[in-house]
This record gives sequence, C-alpha cells and structure tokens, in this order.
Amino acid sequence: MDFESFVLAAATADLRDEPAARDHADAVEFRMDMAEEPLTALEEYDGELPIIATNRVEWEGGNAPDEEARTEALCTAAEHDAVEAIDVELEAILEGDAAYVVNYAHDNGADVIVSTHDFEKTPEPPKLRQLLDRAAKHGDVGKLAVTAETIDDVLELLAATRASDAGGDRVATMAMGEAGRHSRAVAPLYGSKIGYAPVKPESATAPGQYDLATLRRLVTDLASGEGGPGE
Ligand SMILES: O=C1C[C@@](O)(C(=O)O)C[C@@H](O)[C@@H]1O
Repeated sequence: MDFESFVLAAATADLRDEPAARDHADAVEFRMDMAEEPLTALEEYDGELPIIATNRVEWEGGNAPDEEARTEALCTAAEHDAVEAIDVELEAILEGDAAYVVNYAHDNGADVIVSTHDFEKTPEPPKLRQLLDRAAKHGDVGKLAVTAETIDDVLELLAATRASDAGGDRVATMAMGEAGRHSRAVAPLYGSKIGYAPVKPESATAPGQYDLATLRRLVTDLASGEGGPGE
C-alpha cells in the first residue's frame, strides 16, 4: 500500500464486514487483538480491500497480551497477500523486541505503520515532534494518536503533523476524544496519510471517531484541488 495519498481505513474486528466498507474505505484495519480467531479469518479472507493488520498490545490500549504469540501473529499476518501493511507500536520496537517484526513484514512485501498512542493527554510540542520523528524513522508511516482536551491541543498536533510532512516524513495523526474529533477530518490537509473509522459505528476502535461514510465525506469535501487528501 503506498501511503503517498490519504488512506481511509475501515476498522473492524470482523473481516466479514469488508463488503460494508467497500463504498467508502481504501483499506480495512483488521484489529486482530479484538477478533476471535484472527489468523483463521485472514486465511478465509476473500474481500477486495487491502488489509492493515493491527494486533494492539494491552499496554497501548489493545486486547493482546504482551507475549511472543502477539508479534508472531503479526508476522504470520504479513505473509498474506491481502495484508499490505501491519501496525507495530513504537514502544514495542524501542523497549521490546518487535524490531524483527518490521524486517519480517518488509521481507514479505508489507509496509509498516509504527504507532504511538497517548490515551490521557496531548504531549507538549517538542514531544509530539520527537514521537513523530521516531515513529517515522522506524516505519514507512509514523502514527501518533493523542487525546485532546482542548482545541489548542489539536492545533499543536496539526502543527507537528505539518512539520513532519514538510520535512519529508510520512505520518498519520489523529486527536482522540470529543475535543479532537474534528482533527480526523482536517489532519489530512496538514499531511496525515491515514484516517480510521469503524465499519460499525457502535464498534468504534477509539474515542471520537466519525462513522466511515461521514469521515469519507468530510475528508473529500475539505480536500482542495488536485492531489488533495481526498483525491
Ligand atoms: O491507531 C489507531 C488509531 C485509532 O486509535 C484512532 O484514534 O482512530 C484507531 C485504531 O484502530 C488504530 O489502530
């Protein structure tokens, strides 16, 4: 998957949802950590949309225990043709042993999104820049999801997004929570290359997500001219 232009990922724990996402999404984010039998589901997948495989670890807001089986499952996912990208947490690379997953995915033709989440706050601007820098260095896309308490938090996230994008890094950013919701629509204008929305609105995978059709419409409407994020 090339993340040169904006990718709208429909997040789900059930790959059978894929037909419902086709009209609006560019990819499916398969939340393996929230699925019953994720590897079986991947084998049975015959959908059209490419898959981003995420197996989010518990300490980063997911359901997957921090065991070797988690990173091994990500590797197995990367072997599938339909899996065009996997998502690995920055912390698991820096503090754990997940660096091998990045190499394994690349060897199997999958891109890597290196992600970092703050479920409590929006860090100060220098920290935002540092996190994005590090994530982009380790992955094909560096992703930063923070929690906004005020619209000023969103402004700082957008500024960091813009700076990374202008500096040539490929990044994806979003501010979680109510105050941050609009960031999901506007961040693509500042260089964010991935947006997430649930296939089923009742099964949001993060606070403040728009439903899929709404995010697609907002991003498309806000995109200005050729090459804009919704193109
Ligand atoms: O990392 C992200 C971003 C996200 O947390 C969001 O805020 O939309 C949703 C997750 O499913 C995804 O893995």
